[in-house]
Amino acid sequence: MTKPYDPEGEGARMSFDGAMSYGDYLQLDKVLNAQAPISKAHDELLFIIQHQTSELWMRLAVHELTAAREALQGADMRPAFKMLSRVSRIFEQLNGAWDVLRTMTPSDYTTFRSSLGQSSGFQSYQYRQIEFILGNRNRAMIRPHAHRPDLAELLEAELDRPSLYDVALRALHASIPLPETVLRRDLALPHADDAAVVAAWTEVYRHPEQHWALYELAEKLVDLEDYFRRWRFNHVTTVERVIGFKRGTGGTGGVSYLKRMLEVELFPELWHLRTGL
Ligand code: HEM
Ligand SMILES: N[C@@H](CC(=O)c1ccccc1NC=O)C(=O)O
Repeated sequence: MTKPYDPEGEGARMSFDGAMSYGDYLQLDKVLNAQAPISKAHDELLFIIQHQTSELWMRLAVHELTAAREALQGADMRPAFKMLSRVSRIFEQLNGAWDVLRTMTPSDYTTFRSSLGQSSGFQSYQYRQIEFILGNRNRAMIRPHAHRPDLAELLEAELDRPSLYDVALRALHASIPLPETVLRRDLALPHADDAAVVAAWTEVYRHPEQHWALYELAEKLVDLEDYFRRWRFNHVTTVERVIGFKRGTGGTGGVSYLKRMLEVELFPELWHLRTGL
């Protein structure tokens, strides 16, 4: 008989009296005590954890997107590419997570849906912040946060800043001049599709070797929007599977609202240029 493995013999620390442990560093008491199902339904814990983990990944996405936007304003765009790639991977992670939630049937969900009251993902301020950073801006979406002035202000502040795409267009302008109307748009509104911007991106895609950094930036953005679209599609499909065409707890039409959001184009010219190449 071999002796059972003794971690202490190898030097593993066993006493954490007064020293920072794994759980201390990660504040696991707070994180793992933040799941409080309000019904007796078996699946409510899945529902809570699915949303809490999504919010954690969204927190990282906001962090990366904010830093990427700043990096794109500097002389060297390359550090931003790494951050944008990471955000795409975060969305891939969120997309994979739907497979777990899909194990919840309509029969399971109806056992606790009424406990949710009028709460809904529609009121996720981090999701709205991501949409605003990316450029899908609509001041009306701040209204559900009026009862939390700190969050309403955070979102309002985002509408005063250029979006990630605005910053990308300014970088494009440094090589291929764009109209003033594009560069001086009302930041609180979504960017409107513009023929001169399509022409400028077309130039980049026709001569990638001359505009390599812009070409790479464009593809990073397309990648990000691609993954984001998949998130929207997975969401609406899961919703239809679980609640059919019922109205949402947030008060929208439910699937009809989410289908409308599938039409959003974050970086329209990057998609439109492809037809003309
Ligand atoms: C069974 C699972 C789910 C159902 C039935 C569901 C249902 C809905 C519905 C009906 C809406 C429209 C707003 C309303 O409530 O009226 C909505 C919006 C939303 N949900 Fe979910 N959802 C589910 C899971 C999730 C998950 C896992 C997340 C991840 C955080 C999420 C995040 C969101 C967000 C961010 C919105 C706002 C979308 C937008 O404004 O474009 N949902 N959901
Ligand atoms: N809107 C969902 C409820 C819902 O999914 C939800 C409720 C509370 C917290 C997050 C949620 N997730 C996404 O909307 C519904 O209508 O059933």
